[in-house]
Amino acid sequence: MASSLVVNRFAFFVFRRTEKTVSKFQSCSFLSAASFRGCKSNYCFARNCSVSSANAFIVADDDKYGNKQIISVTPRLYDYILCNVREPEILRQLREETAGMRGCQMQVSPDQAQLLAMLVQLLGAKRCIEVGVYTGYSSLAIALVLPESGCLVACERDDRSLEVAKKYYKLAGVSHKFQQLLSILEINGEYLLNAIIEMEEAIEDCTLLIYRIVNIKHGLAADVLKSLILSGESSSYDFAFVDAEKKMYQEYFELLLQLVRVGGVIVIDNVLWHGKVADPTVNDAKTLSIRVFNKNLMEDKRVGDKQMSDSHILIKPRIHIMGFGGDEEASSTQVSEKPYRFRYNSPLVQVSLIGLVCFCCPGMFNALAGMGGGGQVDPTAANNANTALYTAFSVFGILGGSIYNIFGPRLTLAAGCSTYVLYAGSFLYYNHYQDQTFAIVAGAVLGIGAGLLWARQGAMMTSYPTPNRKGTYMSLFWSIFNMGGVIGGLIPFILNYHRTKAETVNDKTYVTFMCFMSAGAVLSLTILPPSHVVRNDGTRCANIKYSNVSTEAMEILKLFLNWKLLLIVPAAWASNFFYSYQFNNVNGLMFNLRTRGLNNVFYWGAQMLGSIGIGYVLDFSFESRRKRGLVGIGIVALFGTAIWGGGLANQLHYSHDHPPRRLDFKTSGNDFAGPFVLYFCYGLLDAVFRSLVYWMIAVLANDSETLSRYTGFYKGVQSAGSAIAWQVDTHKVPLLSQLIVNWPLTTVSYPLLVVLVMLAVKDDDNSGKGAGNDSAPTSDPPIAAKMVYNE
Ligand SMILES: C[S@@+](CC[C@H](N)C(=O)[O-])C[C@H]1O[C@@H](n2cnc3c(N)ncnc32)[C@H](O)[C@@H]1O
Repeated sequence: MASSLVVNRFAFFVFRRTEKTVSKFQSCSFLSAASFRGCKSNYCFARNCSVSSANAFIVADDDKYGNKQIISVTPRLYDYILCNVREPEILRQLREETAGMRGCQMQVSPDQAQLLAMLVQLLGAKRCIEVGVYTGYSSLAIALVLPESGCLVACERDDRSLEVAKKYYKLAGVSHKFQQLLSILEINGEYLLNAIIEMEEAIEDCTLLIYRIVNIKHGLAADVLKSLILSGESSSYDFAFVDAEKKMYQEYFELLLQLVRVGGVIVIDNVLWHGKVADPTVNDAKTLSIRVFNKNLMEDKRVGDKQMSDSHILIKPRIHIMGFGGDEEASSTQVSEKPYRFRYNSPLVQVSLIGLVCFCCPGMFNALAGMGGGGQVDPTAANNANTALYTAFSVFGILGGSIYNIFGPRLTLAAGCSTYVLYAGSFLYYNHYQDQTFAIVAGAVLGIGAGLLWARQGAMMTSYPTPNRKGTYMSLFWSIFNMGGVIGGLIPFILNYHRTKAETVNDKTYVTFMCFMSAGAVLSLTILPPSHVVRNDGTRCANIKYSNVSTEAMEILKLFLNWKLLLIVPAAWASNFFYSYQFNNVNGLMFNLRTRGLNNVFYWGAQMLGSIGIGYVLDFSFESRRKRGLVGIGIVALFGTAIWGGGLANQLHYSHDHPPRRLDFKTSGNDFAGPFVLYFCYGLLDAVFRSLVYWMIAVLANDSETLSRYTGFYKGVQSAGSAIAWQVDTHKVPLLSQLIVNWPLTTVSYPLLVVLVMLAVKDDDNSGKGAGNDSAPTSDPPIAAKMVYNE
């Protein structure tokens, strides 16, 4: 039937994400076109078409269509078209090999492939998704025009057709462009999700990461897309092509709306479905679902339209180029052609703002804690408050993400920050009434607040920067945040400068901390919701959704059976354990008030130096990631041993029963130098040790969902250790014993981390860009930089 050619089933809808919201959906603009995928073999064509004339025959040319001729396509015309398509040789070979295979009619035609490639090129697309690979014709066409740094996430459930695809990717030398080749296996009648069977299959000089997805229900490719969203890849793709089951179109479309950036393009195949969509007598499930999909699209306010000239393509498949401007909320933050880097709604400004918030809140908290005893002579109140804090933090560090889901970004952040003010306020109260109850309650409340704040910070740091800018953003954040400890150290130093006899900081000190913390809470209100933040490339930042409380808690509990994380437990436990000893019993006991403040400036400054130094070693020192890990552990082990050795030598001179003479930076001369250098080195050791542990965590996974669980686990163990450490100090455990516990705790971590590097860290990249073992996005940031600092 001629009509089956005219209204052919292989039309595309092409959607372009634009800033403007154009709600009207225009009907097909290339009605005269027919496409040939259904007719790609002459047999198929002949079967559908009884006319084999040289000329296209006219299907309609009446008034209704403005007397334009709507033509069919004959085999000869189609041959002509094919002769005028620039089909790369490798694609021709693939087409010929596929011709003998079952399902070959599913393959896109050369002209359609050329159109896809052209769209990708016009768009300057770098990151693409294809749903429905089959033997890889369309995906290869896309991959061939992608830049070297480009990637294509290709989703396919059929292993056998995928084998052919892989062969041709390899022959074409584009395997490295397939960031993830996702294959879904059907096992025992079920789609089984994602035990990763093959990983990091090295294909010659390129990294092809193959996931075989096992144990999935019928979601299949939809689940793959969901996992990309969960991995924080929303709005990071430029182009998507959907060519799989029709019943899933609506779902694919919704997911791809999240994954494809504003200004990107989504192409949907088969929207006319052999012309059946226009035939009211056809009502099978697939046709119905495509009809509903098309109708929904008509009414979809997020979708606008743009027409594309068809003059440069040889055949004219039905094309709708749709522009959609994102949601209503989004349209209020339009981006100009060349966005200004320091826009209020840019990730740079927003990350700087969260850095400033952390500067004011946890940064000042660090300065207060670093004073020893929270600035009091007797550290008991601070110890008990910190025990309450870390006990609550060990729970809410894990649950923070779920609470963030419920209350949203703004409220979570402001509530989290306010708890810091309460904590500092409780010490002001203590200064007058010497009643520690308030401080303990405020500590517990701060444990909850810190959980909320760091969940928000983690979501921003993982989802705002583009993949190759995460390192820079993390350094920016970390520097601003730690500057809080440095400035916070100056506050007691300046405000207590002339109080050489006093042991407890004055009210002004606490009030100043409270002012900073309040400013942080107010500043937190200036942080935009993720949907308002637009990157310089026009992509919009997506909100990270954490799982619900019970899922998160269960998933984190399961980690206690994960041998890799078990090897990290001693290091995680140790990583905050030494604070009580260093703050209370070195800085707090050995120095007078103003000098403690000064020491803190250097302690937190050393943190910045230490994290940058070890970060460099772990990310860039050697080509081999394993070697970098081992060298990093070696450096930290040597450094740690030397510093704890120096600490032991220092500790032998005093105890609770024989407290040291309080040193002053001005008057104590040489006596001051040694303990000062020791305390500075403790700051360095803290930074290098914790950075090392974060690096180890980061190399174990790559997606933000897994990473956030791993860091949740780490925080849980770390806070539990910390809660106990503050109690150890409250119970006046001899200082030497405290040191002797801390030293081996850190020391025992090193061989375990070496085992972890040997068994779990692989050298899968030669770029120094370290990817995780579970996946290897080619554009991943340096690992040390990828860390999510959740202190
Ligand atoms: C029309 S073919 C794709 C043709 C391909 N674009 C080409 O040009 O060669 C559709 C493919 O989608 C795959 N597929 C269907 N449903 C899927 C799902 N839920 N997840 C992954 N792949 C799926 C099928 O196995 C089939 O190979």
